[in-house]
Amino acid sequence: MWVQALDIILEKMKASGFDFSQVLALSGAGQQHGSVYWKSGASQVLASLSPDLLLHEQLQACFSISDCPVWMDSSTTAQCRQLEATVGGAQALSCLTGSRAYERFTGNQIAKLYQQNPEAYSHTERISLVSSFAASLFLGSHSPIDYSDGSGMNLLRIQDKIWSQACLGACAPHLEEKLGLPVPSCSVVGAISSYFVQRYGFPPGCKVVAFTGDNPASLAGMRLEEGDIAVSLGTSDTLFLWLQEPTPTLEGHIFCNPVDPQHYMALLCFKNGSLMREKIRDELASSSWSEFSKALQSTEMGNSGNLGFYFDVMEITPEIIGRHRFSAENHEVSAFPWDVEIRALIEGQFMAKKIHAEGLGYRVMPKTKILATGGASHNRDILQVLADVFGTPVYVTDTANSACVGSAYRAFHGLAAGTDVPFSEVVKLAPNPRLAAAPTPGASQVYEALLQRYAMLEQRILTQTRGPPE
Ligand SMILES: Nc1ncnc2c1ncn2[C@@H]1O[C@H](COP(=O)(O)OP(=O)(O)O)[C@@H](O)[C@H]1O
Ligand SMILES: O=C(CO)[C@@H](O)[C@H](O)COP(=O)(O)O
Repeated sequence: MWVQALDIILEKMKASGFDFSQVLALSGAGQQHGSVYWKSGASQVLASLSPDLLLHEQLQACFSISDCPVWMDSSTTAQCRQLEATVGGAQALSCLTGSRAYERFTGNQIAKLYQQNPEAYSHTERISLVSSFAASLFLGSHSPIDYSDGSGMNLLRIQDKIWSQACLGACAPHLEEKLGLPVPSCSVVGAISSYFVQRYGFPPGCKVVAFTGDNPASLAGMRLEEGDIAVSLGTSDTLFLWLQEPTPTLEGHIFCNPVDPQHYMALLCFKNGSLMREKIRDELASSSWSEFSKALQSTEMGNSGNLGFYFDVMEITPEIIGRHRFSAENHEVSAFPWDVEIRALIEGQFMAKKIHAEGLGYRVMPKTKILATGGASHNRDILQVLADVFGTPVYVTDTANSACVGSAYRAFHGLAAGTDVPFSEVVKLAPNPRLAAAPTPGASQVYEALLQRYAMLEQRILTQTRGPPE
């Protein structure tokens, strides 16, 4: 499906008259953590593709499993506990790799594949992330994994940027040779393969800059500066920050920074993002975003004290499942009027982001701005709630698809000079973000008390579901 998607995009571009000969460098991004298993012999096929055929027609037989694990998979709890036990516990693993063991992280997914399908694993010559997989198609050979997306695997030592032998050994045998050596995110990994030169007319010297994860690419696309917060409202909701010094904890992730090899980024991922908003929209707002917005416009900031938690699938941050609604008196109630429900959903999602970002040590400063991106950042009423809950102005860029823009900037950076010229210098003429929502006067007072209640109720639900903290 992914290979065919690339075929379709390139064929459409060709049909529209796009001049591929002008492309001097390219890069790209893929959803983080997902993995692709190349079968033995795939590299020969990749290196000898016929320009007369589409990629998916030639690569059908190149994969040792046909369904790639993606970031939404949460079936690897047993492998997570094994990995943590091997390296001395969850905090030790976090100090080493930037995160405690998470089910979607690729090392744990690989461990599960090895345990459940050792034959497929042994027939695998190379394991790619979604990002390095896409880069491999353009290169006509296996592309290395970049440090930033590689940090989402529970395998990379984020300080010295090499695979952890202890983690590799805990996941599966011969794993290092199947992963290849990781590279700095701004590396040029090679020139485009002759397939693309002959079929589409790319110039033969067109450089392929290492592909990275969608969130790291978004950080590049938004030209995030230290002190800013990026909030991505895509399929998942994520919140990320630029960091100089990593302080890995038991919640959230530290990744190597995709544009500055000395620095890092912190990330929180919320699984019940747009899909949860869509579900409530379909149930209560006639499947219409404009009806959904009417509910946000007709209800007051703070929702008269009503608070809600909406996690139809097991949430990542924190580990809660189910819908939980509370009245202003903290009594659990079974339903809210439709418009109160919609506000409770959006306010709850943003209060969780603020509380958990503060748990990572983040503090909103007077100069702080939020940069919003992803599909739901088109919705001004949702962004208004974001500005009010954080007490911070929210900015957007001209395209909500910042991962895509970030990939273009990264290609430009690779073309310009790789690591010698700072990324900020290369993109300094890019358009500045625009103000989309400013906090409503009085918002901070309304949310100060509510945030404390939200945190207290979140703890209450956690205690009810998994017992008191140890
Ligand atoms: N006007 C809107 N209001 C709220 N959400 C929206 C709106 N338009 C699109 N979306 C949401 O954006 C999501 C897709 O975001 P996108 O950034 O493209 O996803 P991904 O992170 O998977 O690349 C959809 O699931 C949809 O619910
Ligand atoms: O798991 C994470 C981040 O850790 C997700 O953010 C994935 O990177 C994919 O997200 P979407 O683009 O599908 O929202």
